[in-house]
Amino acid sequence: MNHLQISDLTVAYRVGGHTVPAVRGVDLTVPAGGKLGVAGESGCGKSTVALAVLRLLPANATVTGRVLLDGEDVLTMRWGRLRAVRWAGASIVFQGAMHSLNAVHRVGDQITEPILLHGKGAITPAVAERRAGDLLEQVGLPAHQAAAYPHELSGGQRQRVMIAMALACEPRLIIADEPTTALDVMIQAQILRLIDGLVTEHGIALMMISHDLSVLADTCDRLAVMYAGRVVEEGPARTVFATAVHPYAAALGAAFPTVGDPAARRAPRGLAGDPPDPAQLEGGCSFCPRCPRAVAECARVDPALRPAGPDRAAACILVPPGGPSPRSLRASAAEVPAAPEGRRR
Ligand SMILES: Nc1ncnc2c1ncn2[C@@H]1O[C@H](COP(=O)(O)OP(=O)(O)OP(=O)(O)O)[C@@H](O)[C@H]1O
Repeated sequence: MNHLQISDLTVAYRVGGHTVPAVRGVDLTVPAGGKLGVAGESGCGKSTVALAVLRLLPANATVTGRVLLDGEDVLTMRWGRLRAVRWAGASIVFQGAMHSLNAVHRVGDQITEPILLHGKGAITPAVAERRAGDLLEQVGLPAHQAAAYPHELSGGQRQRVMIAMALACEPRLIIADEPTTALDVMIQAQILRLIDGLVTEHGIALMMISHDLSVLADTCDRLAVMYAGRVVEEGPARTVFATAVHPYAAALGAAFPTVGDPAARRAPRGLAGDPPDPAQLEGGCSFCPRCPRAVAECARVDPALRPAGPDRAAACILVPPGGPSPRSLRASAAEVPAAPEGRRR
């Protein structure tokens, strides 16, 4: 059964007299215990999708579509139910834990609070405190650090506390939105391994958001690549990373060093140009102005996501329905244009 099923999700923000179409008809699925990576450059709508899943969007957002969590539509459920679902159905780990933790409360109290409010069964304060200690140990912190205030912890330790909070009510889905952005490289790897290990151990479904395709390919089973508010390619994570069929997904993959097979190693290459301003989208494929393979028709046709092989989908008129041949995939990998100096991501 699918734990999360997002269908035709559209989110537009009102800014002044304008509308910013941040997410445009997105379909995504995370099966129970599955791991979906959502990738794309800054501004493509990844966080907006995450916030929509828990109905945490700001007041200037208008949402349409369906977000089913265990078959219940989050977008239409009553507030009382939504509060319970936000902890026990799905919880979220944001980037930058310092902004998400309350500076004036001890971290232990911040973990026990949701356990007392939404935990399963009859929970006394003593039980909640013990559970908070257990959770801190699960994320690699000593239980006595429950007494610490956020400013007494390092960035990595604070992010571990956020993960403990996300686990507090035994959710069936964790959304990790760029969970390592503010951390140094060594700590990033530890936190990613921690999240991966915990969701695997507890059978929790994961939706991990990152601009880094290589991290997602390492952690997730499936990968969705977004561009200008749309999913442009979706499929098995390692396949999409290694041999993307959509020119944008291929370019994004080429912007990172390859992992694994030394024979397949290549130097990372940047992608020229910038994503479009969502408020200024024109007709045709939104990647067309940056696409090395664009033909005249691309400026006119805005392609829908369609099958591109047995287990993947892509939104590009140049991708045949059965998927491209291995030969054309190799050729297209060589086409990714280098970004001019100073514009590398
Ligand atoms: N509260 C808001 N009001 C108006 N526009 C917004 C708001 N939040 C996001 N946007 C716009 O919506 C679009 C998508 O933003 P979003 O944050 O979802 O992208 P993202 O892919 O998560 O980017 P990043 O990786 O930088 O977080 C962007 O154009 C952004 O400027």
